[in-house]
Amino acid sequence: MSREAELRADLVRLGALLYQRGLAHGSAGNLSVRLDDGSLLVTPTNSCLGMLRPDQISRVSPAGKLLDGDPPSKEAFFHLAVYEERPKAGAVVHLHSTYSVALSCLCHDCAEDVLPPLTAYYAMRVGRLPLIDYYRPGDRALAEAVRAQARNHRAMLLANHGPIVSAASLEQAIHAYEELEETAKIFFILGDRPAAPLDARRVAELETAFPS
Ligand SMILES: O=C(CO)COP(=O)(O)O
Ligand SMILES: [Zn+2]
Repeated sequence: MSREAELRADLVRLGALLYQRGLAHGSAGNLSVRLDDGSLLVTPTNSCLGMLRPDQISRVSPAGKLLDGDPPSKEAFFHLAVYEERPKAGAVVHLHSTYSVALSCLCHDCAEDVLPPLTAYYAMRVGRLPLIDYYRPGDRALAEAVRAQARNHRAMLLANHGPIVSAASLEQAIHAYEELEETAKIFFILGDRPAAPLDARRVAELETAFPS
């Protein structure tokens, strides 16, 4: 099987897994992977991640032009912006999972980082989580706002919308996404009780022991 055929199969298999686990619903969310020639495989617009077909998946050029497959996600431009800013990124995951979206609807005092490092795995897989102002889905201005944060962050949260997470591979991006969703859930379970997130020294120790 070619590398591209393998990646198409991964998008179908892992999209179905996200849907079955309740992390994706309806036709919300989109996934992409970067091919060796710089083009992207991205899920088609208005598609259900639980019911993708390999031949339907869109392939777009680095400039965002459809090369083959169905019309791409309306968010293909923010996927492209993440890849442009993060040369080591091989996959981008954007979903509307419940706890992360709930977090994106709260008022936040400091938009630079909206979820504390409650656990080591959150700090290792996600790190800081900046909040990006609300934009209409598909707005090209959203892609530029994403670009500005992607330079220094592998994950970010779109206000009143949901997270974007990138990593070297699709599996790694999904692992990081799940860590974010579970940590958001823990954040709401803790509620108003005083929590003790990891301090800066412990986070720095993790960054040294497990560089991303
Ligand atoms: O999550 C989405 C918009 O933000 C879904 O859009 P698409 O169906 O165009 O991928
Ligand atoms: Zn979305």
